[in-house]
Amino acid sequence: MSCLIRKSISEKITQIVRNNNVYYELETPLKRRTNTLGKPVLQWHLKGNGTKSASNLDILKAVSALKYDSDLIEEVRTVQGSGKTPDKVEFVLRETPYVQTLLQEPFEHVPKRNEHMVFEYSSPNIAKPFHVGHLRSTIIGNVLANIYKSLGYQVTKMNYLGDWGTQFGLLQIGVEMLQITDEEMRRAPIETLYKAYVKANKEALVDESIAEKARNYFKQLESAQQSKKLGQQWQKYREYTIQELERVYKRLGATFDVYDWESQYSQTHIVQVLQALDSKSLLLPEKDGRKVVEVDDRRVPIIKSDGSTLYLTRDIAALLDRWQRFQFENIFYVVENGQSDHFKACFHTTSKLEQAITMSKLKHVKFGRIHGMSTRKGQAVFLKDLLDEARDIMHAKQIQSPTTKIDVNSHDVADVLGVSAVIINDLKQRRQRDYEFNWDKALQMNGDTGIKLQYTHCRLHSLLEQNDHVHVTNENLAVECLKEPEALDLLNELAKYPQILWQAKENLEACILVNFLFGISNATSRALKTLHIKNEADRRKQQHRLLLFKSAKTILKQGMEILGLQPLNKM
Ligand SMILES: NC(=[NH2+])NCCC[C@H](N)C(=O)O
Repeated sequence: MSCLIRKSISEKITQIVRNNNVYYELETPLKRRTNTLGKPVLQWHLKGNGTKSASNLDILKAVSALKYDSDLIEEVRTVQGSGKTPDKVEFVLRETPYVQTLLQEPFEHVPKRNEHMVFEYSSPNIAKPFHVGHLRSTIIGNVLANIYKSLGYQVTKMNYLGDWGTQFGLLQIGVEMLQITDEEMRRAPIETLYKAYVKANKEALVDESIAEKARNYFKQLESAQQSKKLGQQWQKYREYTIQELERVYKRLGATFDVYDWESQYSQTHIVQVLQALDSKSLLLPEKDGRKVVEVDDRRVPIIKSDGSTLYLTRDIAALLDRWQRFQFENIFYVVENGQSDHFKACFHTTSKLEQAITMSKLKHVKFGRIHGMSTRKGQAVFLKDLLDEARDIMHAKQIQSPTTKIDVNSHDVADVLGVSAVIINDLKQRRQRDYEFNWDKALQMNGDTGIKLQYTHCRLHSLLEQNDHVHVTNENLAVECLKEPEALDLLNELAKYPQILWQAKENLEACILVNFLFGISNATSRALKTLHIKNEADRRKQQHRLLLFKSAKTILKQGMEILGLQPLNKM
């Protein structure tokens, strides 16, 4: 993915305000619209320094002191806010330079920033199937990391796979009971491990000794008494699992720089954590032999009575280790709402152990549940089945559709479409919201879906391809060539892009970018209806329109790639 974004008018205005030494910083522009005279207008809130917000009087003073480039800006005024909302500053722009700048400004590299951001997401357990929560974590985490990257941050994308805990002992019992061969495991590791897990759980229901055996197994494993052979065997299972997961990640457009395992944090690291907790007198003994820490009056277990460690203990060790490795500015854990208490305990305890890891560096990025996400035949256990189903439905639709332009014998395009639908359906909601999954809605061509974004991208691609003989350049622009409201609308939409990325980053909400792309899509369809190329006799107009559509395609493509979509040229 490239990290090009468009330098926009808003940046220019930010510069003007900075150059004027205005004490108050501009927030991202709120609105871009035309005023009653049809002139382009940008509105901004002014933000105070630090926590103090600007008073209306301050804003007035700041604005009246503003010196600006009157070739670009016609007028600067304040607009009264209502009730609690503060006043805004409005920049009335001169249309010609405004349009020219939008069309002319080169797509340039965002300056690199030094802050290192770590994103942990996906993080499934190999003992259990990849469930919908992991799907959400995968796509939300991937997009947020991509947004930060596109804004110039140093980003590490991390997956933290669950392969430790009592379940792991249970899994080993299942593998033995079913006498699973290496070949079977290599062919379908996720399914096979799941089979073993189900088997052991089922047996445990009728045979009480199994749970006990599993606990013992795990304790043995953890105290490093395991045979070398067993260790190697599990190493192999892990490798197979990653290989299989990567096939699914590839379809989802998700990538990782680092794969970590819970089992990495079983021995040396844990001992260090326990010593550190002890030396700060944070580790409290319970009567039953457990050891706990106190978090907001809750007593949270760190060590079980048999001495083995817990999920939380390993997370504390992992966080300390990540700090050593990355010296991050922030670390983001993209994990469902349900684990709030866990992360609270982890963050509180770790920041007490290492002062440099302040609470403000640690972020639990929560998200809600999806209901009803199963294949149409029944419960979806594996993510792969779900994506296959989306692909098959899209394939059937393509065979029926009169507008299909590709060879329907290939499933590749159908797969990209199905996956796009699943991703966008998820990302268009605010992440904390629970929602109901609906196959028909997700796969619609006309609603706000991934299919629509793909369709717009294909239309723009074919338009530019058909007209590649027309010379398109952004020199000698004549604004009169783009007078139509549809053209100005599309331009206005495109100009929002840098602020949209910034807002999506500030709120950690991918839906801000998704809705922006729907806006681009709609403005593009309207523009395509009125701004013809072939039937337009004026060559200059043709060129300007193509330039506009080219910008639309570039931004749409880039936005889609940030979301993990693979933009199609034909469908
Ligand atoms: N650092 C973490 N605890 N990340 C989240 C891990 C999620 C865990 N493997 C689960 O599936 O529930």
